[in-house]
Amino acid sequence: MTSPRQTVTILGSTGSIGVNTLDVISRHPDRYEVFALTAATQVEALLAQCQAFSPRYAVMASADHAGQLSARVKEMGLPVQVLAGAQALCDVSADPSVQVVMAAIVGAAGLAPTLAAARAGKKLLLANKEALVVGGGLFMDAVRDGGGTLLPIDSEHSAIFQCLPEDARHWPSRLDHILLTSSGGPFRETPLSALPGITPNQACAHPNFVMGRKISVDSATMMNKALEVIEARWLFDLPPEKIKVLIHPQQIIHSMVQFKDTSVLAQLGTPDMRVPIAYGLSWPERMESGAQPLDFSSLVSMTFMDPQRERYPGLYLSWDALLAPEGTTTVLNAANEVAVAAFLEQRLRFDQIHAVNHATLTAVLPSKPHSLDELMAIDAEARAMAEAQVHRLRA
Ligand SMILES: NC(=O)C1=CN([C@@H]2O[C@H](COP(=O)(O)OP(=O)(O)OC[C@H]3O[C@@H](n4cnc5c(N)ncnc54)[C@H](OP(=O)(O)O)[C@@H]3O)[C@@H](O)[C@H]2O)C=CC1
Ligand SMILES: CC(=O)[C@@H](O)[C@H](O)COP(=O)(O)O
Ligand SMILES: [Mn+2]
Repeated sequence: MTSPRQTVTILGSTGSIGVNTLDVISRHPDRYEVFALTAATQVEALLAQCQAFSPRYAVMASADHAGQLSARVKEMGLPVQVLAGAQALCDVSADPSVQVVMAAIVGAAGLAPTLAAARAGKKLLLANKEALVVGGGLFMDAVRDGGGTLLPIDSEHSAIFQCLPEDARHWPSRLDHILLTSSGGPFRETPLSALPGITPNQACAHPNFVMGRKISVDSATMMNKALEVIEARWLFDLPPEKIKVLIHPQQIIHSMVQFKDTSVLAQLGTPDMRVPIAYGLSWPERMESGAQPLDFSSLVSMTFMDPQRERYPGLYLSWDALLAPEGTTTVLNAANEVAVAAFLEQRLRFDQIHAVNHATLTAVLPSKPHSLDELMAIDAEARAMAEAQVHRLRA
């Protein structure tokens, strides 16, 4: 007897992770069927995905975009129900018919539907690192109480997960520390004096991955790695001092674990997000991802270096924020989202992203949040302060 296919909701299906997820799913039509797809602005892209994957639901973040999609769906005679808004995103994440949720909305906007999936006990594939940076302990409580499975999709965290013993109870006694690797971004060798003149398109030209614009800017400042340090703290229940960062420009090693006897395990592969996505979907099994295998004989070199504080000051905010009361990582994430948006809109210089983040962390000093409402209040206060900092720097 063949087993029934797993039903999947993809939050953020029109983005880089969403498109890669659908690519992997299209290779395994016998194993997965799409239950719901969601997007914010790209109506035609979501329409094309509905045609190709026949989901039961398509959700747009706003009523206006949902209206446009609805009209196009009717024109094409597609049997998909179009929904709109924040509650609909949560509904298609928690629906009893859904088994797997890929959380691939960018930013804190993804927190509520990702939490809904966690609370409903889904197999939750987490790409949206900001949701965990914002939610922290409350997010992990929701995963535990929901009784589902949380699997990392971020390439570094998938690598670490693959290197750790399968039984998480053995992690604390065996592990010494983890090493998150980073490309160092497109400005690894750019003179520091040139950083104020960096344009959004230059910042979004990541050396190894084609990604959304927000994460691409984060990679250029290494704030992406700062968020990943915080993400690792929660995913692997590690104290901040056991999380280290190393620049590895080729991104062949996706991260490493050093054990108590100094032995190091690393996960390697070509830089292609379809590998961690396929692993998350098929875990604990393995299946074809579509990625090219590594060709060791043509690998020229693998190099490593420490990240320099003067080039990447934002990276070091992560450890500071983790040592402060828990809502501090919510403040850092909110400030960074505001600063990156301002940079992409050319209202802030590249080198001023750090200034906004640092000033916001200094001004907003939260105490540990005990509910989602308290978290959202911290997020709102930090966003207002960060916007004020953007205005101050422009003046
Ligand atoms: N790209 C990558 O390789 C990696 C990404 N990640 C993480 O995965 C997440 C997604 O990244 P990526 O795919 O690059 O981002 P993209 O910007 O490419 O895609 C974001 C997706 O979220 C949707 N979206 C944006 N804003 C909202 C909103 N307010 N409400 C609902 N939906 C929204 C977008 O819709 P629309 O396009 O229709 O506007 C799009 O589908 C991020 O958290 C990132 O850090 C982690 C590791 C690697
Ligand atoms: C593919 C992925 O997981 C990204 O987070 C990627 O690692 C970005 O690379 P850097 O942030 O190290 O440049
Ligand atoms: Mn990553």
